[in-house]
Amino acid sequence: MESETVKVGSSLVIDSMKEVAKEALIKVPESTSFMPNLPIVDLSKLLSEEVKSPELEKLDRACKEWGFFQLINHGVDMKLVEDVKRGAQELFHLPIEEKKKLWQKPGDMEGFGQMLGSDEGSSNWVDLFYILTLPSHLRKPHLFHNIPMPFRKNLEDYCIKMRELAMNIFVLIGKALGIEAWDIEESIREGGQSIRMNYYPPCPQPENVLGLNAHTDGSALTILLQANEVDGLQIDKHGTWVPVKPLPNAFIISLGDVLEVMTNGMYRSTMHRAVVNSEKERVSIATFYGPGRSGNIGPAPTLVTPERPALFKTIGVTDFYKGYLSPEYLGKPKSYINDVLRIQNGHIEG
Ligand SMILES: O=C(O)CCC(=O)C(=O)O
Ligand SMILES: [Fe+2]
Repeated sequence: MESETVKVGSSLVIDSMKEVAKEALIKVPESTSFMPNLPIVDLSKLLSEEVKSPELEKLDRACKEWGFFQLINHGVDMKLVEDVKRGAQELFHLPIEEKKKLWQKPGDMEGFGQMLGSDEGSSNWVDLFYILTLPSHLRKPHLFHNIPMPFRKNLEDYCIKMRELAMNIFVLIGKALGIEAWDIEESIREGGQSIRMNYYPPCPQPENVLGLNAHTDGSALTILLQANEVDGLQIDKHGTWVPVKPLPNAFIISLGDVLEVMTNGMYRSTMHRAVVNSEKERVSIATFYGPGRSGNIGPAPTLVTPERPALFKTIGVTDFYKGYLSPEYLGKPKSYINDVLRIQNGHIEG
């Protein structure tokens, strides 16, 4: 049972013709000139403002309308970020003998490998390196210790910074929702963090494949970092794939399915995907945050009121991921939270 919280990241991109067909209904824009832009939220402003402020309203709107935003002035040392970006790129170019030391073991999702389910004919055009990073006692020594220095050290520092950043965002999300005691903060502090580095090789026919199929993240929160200059992330905005142009020095924040449940549907996870490039490789780094294994996932009690009854059932974290990752729901965005956890008679539309 030890890896329940670690699976958050790699579970969601499994091919399924049903989903491919659904995805085909989302338009690809012919021109991006009239595209709405992903909201930009300034963390330094949020942290310096006392009460309900314009920036906090921006965060609230971004969470409600997009489930995604770019975060600027986040305070994370850019030298560290650059080192991590470079380290991730180099990791995928290690000699094969070195890579083998970091290979996935049978039945395990950690290490270098393919997306779960890809042996069943997935079209995901991506190699990944997936690793549980926190809590540190659950790290796999054979993986961590074989990450070359100085990347290992940088990654270690990065994990801590990402936890700090995630905690700040959770507190601010609580503030944006107007609740005093943000009950999820505690469970998240003890939570599970995992990192997935995605390597998308150049693809001669980029229109025929996807780097990552449309999915929502199974985390509470994901902090995304584009590691080189090549774009490819697209977000589903009311049926249109909106391409994301990351600002320099920004993180892209994605709200996951767990947060949708915890906020009682006030905020939502959003489908996204990654497209590939015909000439250039692309590397991205996703840091996933989920609750600790011993806790529960359910609507925060302060967000359940007579006017807004619980939209979702509460369930233990271990059971959540067991269900979430079962073949029935895997690769079908939001199907687990909607088909299993959603309370059918709640009178508020989800
Ligand atoms: O490569 C990207 O930009 C998206 C990655 C992603 O969505 C994920 O790893 O869950
Ligand atoms: Fe994702």
